[in-house]
Amino acid sequence: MTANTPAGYELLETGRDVTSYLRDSGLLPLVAGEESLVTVVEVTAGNMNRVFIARGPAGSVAIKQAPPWVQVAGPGWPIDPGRIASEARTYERLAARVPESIPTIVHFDELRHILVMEDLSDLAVVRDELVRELQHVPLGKSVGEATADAGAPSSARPVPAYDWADVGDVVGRFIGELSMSTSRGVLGDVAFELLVESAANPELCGLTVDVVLDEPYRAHEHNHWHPALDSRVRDLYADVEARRAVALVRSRFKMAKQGLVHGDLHTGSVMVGYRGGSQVTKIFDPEFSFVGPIGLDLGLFWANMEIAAIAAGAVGDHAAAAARLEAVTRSRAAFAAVWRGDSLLPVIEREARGFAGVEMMRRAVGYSHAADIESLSPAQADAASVELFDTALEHLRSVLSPSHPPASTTAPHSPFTEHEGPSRVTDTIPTSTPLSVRARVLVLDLEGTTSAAGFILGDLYDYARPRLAAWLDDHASDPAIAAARAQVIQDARLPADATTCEVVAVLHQWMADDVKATPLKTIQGQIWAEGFARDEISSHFFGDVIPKLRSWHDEGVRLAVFSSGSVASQVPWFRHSPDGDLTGLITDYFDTVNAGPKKVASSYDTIANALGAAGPELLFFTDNPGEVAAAAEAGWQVVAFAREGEPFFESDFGGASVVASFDDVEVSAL
Ligand SMILES: CSCCC(=O)C(=O)COP(=O)(O)O
Repeated sequence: MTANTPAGYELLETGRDVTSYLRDSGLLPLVAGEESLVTVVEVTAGNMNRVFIARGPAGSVAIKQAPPWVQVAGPGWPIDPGRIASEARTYERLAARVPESIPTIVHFDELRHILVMEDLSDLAVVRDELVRELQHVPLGKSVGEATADAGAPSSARPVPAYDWADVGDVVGRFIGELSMSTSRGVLGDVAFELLVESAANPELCGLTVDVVLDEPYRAHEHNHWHPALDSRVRDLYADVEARRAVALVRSRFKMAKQGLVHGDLHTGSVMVGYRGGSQVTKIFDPEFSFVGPIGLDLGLFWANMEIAAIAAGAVGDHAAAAARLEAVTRSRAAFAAVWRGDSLLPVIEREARGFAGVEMMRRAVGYSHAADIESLSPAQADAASVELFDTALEHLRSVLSPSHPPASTTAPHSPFTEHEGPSRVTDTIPTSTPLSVRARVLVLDLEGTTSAAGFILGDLYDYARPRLAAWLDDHASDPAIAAARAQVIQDARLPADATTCEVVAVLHQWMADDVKATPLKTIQGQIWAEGFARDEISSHFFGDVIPKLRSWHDEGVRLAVFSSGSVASQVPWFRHSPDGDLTGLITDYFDTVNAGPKKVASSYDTIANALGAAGPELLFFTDNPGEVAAAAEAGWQVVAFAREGEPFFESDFGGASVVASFDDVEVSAL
């Protein structure tokens, strides 16, 4: 144990530690007949773990150990070393599905947090080779010319001419086959839910949320950037559209459960080389794996190959840039070949672009930058960083729903230019004949149904976040705020005398996780109500909503709201719409205080009583599968909304009717 390791943790530090470990675990014969014949080198390259290669006359193996901290940061950033168990389980799952694309696992030691696996050191990390390729190519020369160039530095390893398109092909097929074989459609409901549970990876998913989806968009000690980005970063922190887009991508990361993903599939997680004269590509380091949005893996790979292309462009090697972008195109095609004909394909591809955006942005301004750009000269790195930042922003903005069109067009070099426009889930959404429903009262959910989640989680949350502490202190004598504060303390198990700062930290966490906690909603609701009254914020409705609400109201359908947002914020939300005051359309407002939780059937009974109507006379519009189930259980009619780009877009809504827009429904008065 070293000074910094927790009690009981045995860190592999020296070659002797590694050899002894192989001996004690009975693995030595894989390498040599005796310890003295073994040589060990440390080849740690990734951010998270330490890796050694042990070689001897009988062969070689890689030994990977998860330290009790983030490897690249050291003991100051502790993290559970048990994460390697999820990596081992992921390798097992991958071995069952895509064995040719991953290293063979020889041994897993859960107690020592060690994986022993096939030695891939005859291959090279793709990111390293992308960097090497540029360093060895004099300006204006192709890779082939540089390799043959007698003037090349003699110490330099010759630059192999990798076929990046082929790498893209392998990676795209890997993502496609892994995600398809672990999708609900292939596994069936029971096996899929079991996989979701067993592959859950909360700590590393949390790390991704922090480092990729949160910190780069606000002042944070982890962030750093090239000086050329100073003004852009300032603008980013205040860029409402970008924050809205990130909020959407973040909610997809947290909520979409489409299939098993690698979770960290950048160019540092792919190895390439030659075996038997053929190019070989292997994908490794799946410790971030979980069941999530499939577009994540595609987006991370695309982003990092695009970064490599930007770096190549910065040194003037346009042929290399084109070859790197070809890897994006080929990965996309190989992925699509696996998913061809599936209604989810266009969704995955569009979301992938959003994930590419956040990945590029974190490489520009976040904690961990890309060696492709950091290895350039300062002037080249400045120029490349600007291009990286601008491309990231462009990808990000593209995820906004049609009601928030992107502010700029796609860069001419981008492999995304051929990207399709909005598309629909064709198997669940009626397209031609609108659904016809009769009801006495139509009750509306807001987020994801009438209004964009990205707007609420972006604009509204951003408005509330910096105002929470002052609001709690300035309104301490308001009984609603005092009760909300006490409830936060109780729910979060804070000490009874918790400071405002401690309470606010919990509220921030709930907001980051979009927890619809009643005390949070009470406090947010008051802050927003004041913001609406001061005209500092206004509400958002999808383009299809307000005309329909007006028309149904005119035809005698009573309209009400049931939202997690407090009634105190619902009323000004309708009063301050972009289309003027809509409160004349709405007769009743319900929230989790006056009705109860939205995923519980009795809340719908409470609302039915308040409205003086029976369940079958009531109609609920919502995008949330849990709310669909609860309202249906209470005997209500329900229409589920699967709006593209919204958090529950491709969810399973049970037997409910599913539409994509208010235009797909006709409601008449009962
Ligand atoms: C009234 S605007 C704020 C809405 C809000 O805070 C919210 O959480 C919306 O959730 P919903 O139950 O409408 O999905």
